[in-house]
Amino acid sequence: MQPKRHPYAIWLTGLPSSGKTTTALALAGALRSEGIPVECLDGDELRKHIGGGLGFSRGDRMENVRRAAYVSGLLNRNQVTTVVSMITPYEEMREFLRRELPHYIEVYVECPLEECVRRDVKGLYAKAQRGEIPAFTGISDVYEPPHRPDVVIRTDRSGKEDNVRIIMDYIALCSPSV
Ligand SMILES: Nc1ncnc2c1ncn2[C@@H]1O[C@H](COP(=O)(O)OS(=O)(=O)O)[C@@H](OP(=O)(O)O)[C@H]1O
Ligand SMILES: Nc1ncnc2c1ncn2[C@@H]1O[C@H](COP(=O)(O)OP(=O)(O)O)[C@@H](O)[C@H]1O
Repeated sequence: MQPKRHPYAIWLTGLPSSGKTTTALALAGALRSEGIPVECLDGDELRKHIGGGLGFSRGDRMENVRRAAYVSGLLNRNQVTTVVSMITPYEEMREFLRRELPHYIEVYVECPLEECVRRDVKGLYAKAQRGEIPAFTGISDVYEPPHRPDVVIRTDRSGKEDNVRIIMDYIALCSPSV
């Protein structure tokens, strides 16, 4: 019999272009291949569908994360593990998540700002540096590094598959065997 696992909320936090989405998709694939029901909740997608009226002020980001936590909680309650990829830039948000979500796993997707700027997947760092996007995380808005992440991955130093393995190993450690 397979060991019983909790439905986790695996929350990937990090700078834009740090590798949250890339890692989340690979992680979800690895979880599915072990027969674990999983949904990905990505910041961009959530903003498109349930982010009505929200921008990038501190209050709006807090509300954005609160909405994502609500959706994650509904899924978790129904035995679906969630892999959430959102910048989640403030420690206050992450403290909220730890209180709110029973099986919250915080993954710090760490990558030096210079490397994120070099990657600039959506061209937004360049725009922010030209002053065309106000309050852009890493340039004109703060990213507070997590105080007590459960897992840290370095996407400039290790590849996607190795990082997925690190996270999977942590989940296996947390999972009670029955
Ligand atoms: N001002 C500003 N600051 C930061 N990010 C910005 C901004 N404007 C647009 N974007 C793009 O929005 C994407 C989703 O952000 P999130 O919802 O994850 O942000 S937050 O958690 O609410 O802070 C985020 O996606 P990722 O690059 O995948 O992190 C950004 O590309
Ligand atoms: N080890 C790695 N893990 C994740 N992404 C990586 C890695 N090495 C290079 N990359 C690249 O970095 C970029 C990260 O983009 P993305 O996953 O969209 O970041 P975010 O969701 O944090 O904005 C992608 O182009 C990806 O191919």
